[in-house]
Amino acid sequence: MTVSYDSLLSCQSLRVAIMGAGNVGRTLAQRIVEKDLADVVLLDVVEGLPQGIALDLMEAQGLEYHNCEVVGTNNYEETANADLVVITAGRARTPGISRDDLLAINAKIVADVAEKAYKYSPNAIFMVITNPLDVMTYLTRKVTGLPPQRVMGMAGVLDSSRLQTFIAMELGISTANVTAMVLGGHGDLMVPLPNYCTVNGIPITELLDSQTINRLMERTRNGGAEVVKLLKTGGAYYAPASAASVMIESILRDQSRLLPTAAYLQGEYGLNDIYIGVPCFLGCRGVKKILELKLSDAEQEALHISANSVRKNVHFALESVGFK
Ligand SMILES: NC(=O)C1=CN([C@@H]2O[C@H](COP(=O)(O)OP(=O)(O)OC[C@H]3O[C@@H](n4cnc5c(N)ncnc54)[C@H](O)[C@@H]3O)[C@@H](O)[C@H]2O)C=CC1
Ligand SMILES: CC(=O)C(=O)O
Repeated sequence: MTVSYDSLLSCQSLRVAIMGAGNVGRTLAQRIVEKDLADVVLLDVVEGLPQGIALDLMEAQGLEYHNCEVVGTNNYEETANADLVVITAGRARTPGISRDDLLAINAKIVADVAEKAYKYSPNAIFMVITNPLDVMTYLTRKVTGLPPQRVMGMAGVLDSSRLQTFIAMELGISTANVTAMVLGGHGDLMVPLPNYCTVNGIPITELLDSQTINRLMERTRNGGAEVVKLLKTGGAYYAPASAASVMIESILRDQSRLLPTAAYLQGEYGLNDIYIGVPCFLGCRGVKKILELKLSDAEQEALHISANSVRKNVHFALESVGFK
């Protein structure tokens, strides 16, 4: 009897292209294949890097019992026909590089990566992770010209997960009991919503005093910086990769989970022509629906202050890559 071994291999029909094989990109690749979500193509400018990471991940395939393939490349053609493109390519902040310098550097990288990725995967949904997140997501949509539902940014799930963790740690309970919601831009001006944070449905405002809640919200705002200070050589990547993988799972499996996502606003929350974190149902079409929560006056004002800061940086980023 002859057997065609090709026919015995599982055929994964879904494909995620991850641009940037650094800490976030490679950890996300690991999360995706270990959840059996999709095949992954990892692309980076550094020769050998994505190929090495891909080989290493493939050598764990038999131990982790998944059927997804990982390929590493420096060539955009190999990323073709992705269902989802994730952009993690870029620089992280280091001593001597100002925020403005970083904005200009990453704007150039993201504009270039988005344009090339779109050329080979014009039907993909795009998810941006590179910082400054809300600005890079706006830029990606501008460069690709895609409908807004198909371009989104990851940050709110991470920020909410950090707040969820800090609430659970404070109360000495499992995070499984806790839900948390953080909206707004990914930065110092993010907007945690204590009224939408619960322990099995009980608002945290009934379990913690306002001073404690304020302390946990402040720690969340500084969540990224706290990890950088400890690591010294880079930023967080385990929780960011987990956050992105939850969004990706909701999209690829059409779960319509409600997740805080940097989405394009067209009047929602009184904001127009801007990407910022708001609760969205994510599914096979990308952002299926933006949910407009009832906010207090102070929360609404905080969201607008956060949006103004994003808007200023959007203008700067667009100019730095030659958009009028
Ligand atoms: N949105 C969020 O919540 C989060 C955002 N980030 C951001 O994600 C980005 C990546 O972070 P890490 O993976 O930790 O950084 P990293 O430095 O480990 O990886 C970045 C990778 O991008 C690659 N790269 C640079 N230019 C490229 C280009 N033109 N084409 C393809 N690849 C290119 C680099 O070679 C490097 O391998 C940073 O901007 C970081 O600030 C990180 C964590 C959370
Ligand atoms: C790097 C980053 O954006 C974060 O850890 O929140």
